[in-house]
Order: sequence, then C-alpha cells, then structure tokens
Amino acid sequence: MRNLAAGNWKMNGLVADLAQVQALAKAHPAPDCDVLLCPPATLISRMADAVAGSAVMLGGQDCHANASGAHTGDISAQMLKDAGASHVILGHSERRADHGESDAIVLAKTQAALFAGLVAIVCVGETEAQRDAGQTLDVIGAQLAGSLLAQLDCAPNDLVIAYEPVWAIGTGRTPTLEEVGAVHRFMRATLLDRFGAAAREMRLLYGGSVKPANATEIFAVPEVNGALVGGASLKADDFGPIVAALSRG
Ligand SMILES: O=C(CO)COP(=O)(O)O
Repeated sequence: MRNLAAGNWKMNGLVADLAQVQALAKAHPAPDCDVLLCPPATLISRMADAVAGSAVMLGGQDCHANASGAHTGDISAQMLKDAGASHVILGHSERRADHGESDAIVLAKTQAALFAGLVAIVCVGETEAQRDAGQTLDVIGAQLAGSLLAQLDCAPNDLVIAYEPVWAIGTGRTPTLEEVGAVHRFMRATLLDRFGAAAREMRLLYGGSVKPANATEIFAVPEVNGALVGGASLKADDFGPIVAALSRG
C-alpha cells in the first residue's frame, strides 16, 4: 500500500500561492508515495493546470450530499471532480464544529463522493475534554460507526480515514507515538471487523501538527499510512520534507 501525503490548505490560498505547488511538483517529480493537495475550491481548476503532468493530485475540502440543486454556496462532488479533483476531505473537525456536521451528514457526503468517483477522506478525532475523560477510543469508534457505510461498496483504496485529534490541530501539540499507535491499531481492528480483510488495504492517516521535524517518527508508527497536513502543507519547503519522509516510510 502506498503512503498518502495529503495537504489541507483550509481557507488559505490565492492564485499567487500556486507557485508553491509548482515548486513542490518540481522538487518531487516521482515521489514514492501519493501526493495530494486540497486547496479551497476556488483554486482547484487553476491548480490542476499548474500541476498538470506532475504526480500531485487534487482534492476538495467538503462536498454537499446532493449532486446538484438549490443549495446556495455549496459544492457537489461532481463539481469537484469536474474541476480536476480526485479526492475530497469529509467530516473535518472544523466542518463538524463550524457547520454542525453530524456523523449522519458525513456519511451522506461520503456516499455522494464515492458515487461521483472521488476518494473520500473521512476525518475522526476526539476533543481535548474527551481525551482527558479517557473517552478517545469510544469517540473514534462512534464516529467510525456513524460516518461510514455499513458495507464497503467501493475499492478499499477509495476510502481513507484520517485520525485528527482536535486538540492537536494547529496547536503544535501531538499525541505520543504510543497514543497514535493505539488509536490507529484500534481503527484498523474496527474496520477489519466491519469490512473484513479488504480493510487491510485502507489507508489510515494521522493529522494534527505534522511538521518536517516530527514526520519521520510519526510515519514509523505501525498502521500509519500517511498524513493529513494543515499549516505545513502551504509551503513547498515544509511539505516537501514530509513527502520525502512518507516516500521512505
Ligand atoms: O487539520 C489538519 C489537517 O486537516 C491539521 O492541521 P495542522 O497540520 O495545521 O495542525
């Protein structure tokens, strides 16, 4: 299974920032891992032009559960695909918090994304209060149960799970390697239980304050098959070493 280096630009990025992506593509012409950037939707099609012919793939950060219709301001999975995306992030904790996205909504979006032919990257993660209360695995288990299909009716590669502890996002704090390993082992066991042996092929990403300085040790943790990177994905000089670390892993 190839590792996945995924960058989530969140609400950052203007046309001038495409130079960063071109620098990244030039520095890593044939990485030994999959490389994905998820810019704001406004940039997808221009970024697709900027990285044409390179190994960089593109994704959205959210999609609506419907294919089209009267949903002002929303974007469908088909539209993302049409703009040049192959992936979409769903259920990010910032969407769950800012837009009240429940597990049921994330599930509906996941189905829409898969139906449109996109790879769905479904995010789960506990808050700091839940962690302090010793509820981490319960929370992850409930999110996996509620946000995923009952059966794996897609290729295992088309469904990616990202573990992003909410308290580690943008804070510079990360769980210990043992904690990352425990959650990833738990997620793999849960998915195997649910989907059978195919779940061995599903990629499990870690996200939350991944930087060049901690990438190598996090990627060495068993059952970590890549990263979902926020801040450090915005600059080629930061994301490049993370891509390189995942290429070695
Ligand atoms: O939320 C994240 C990626 O989706 C992680 O963000 P940071 O890498 O900035 O902590």
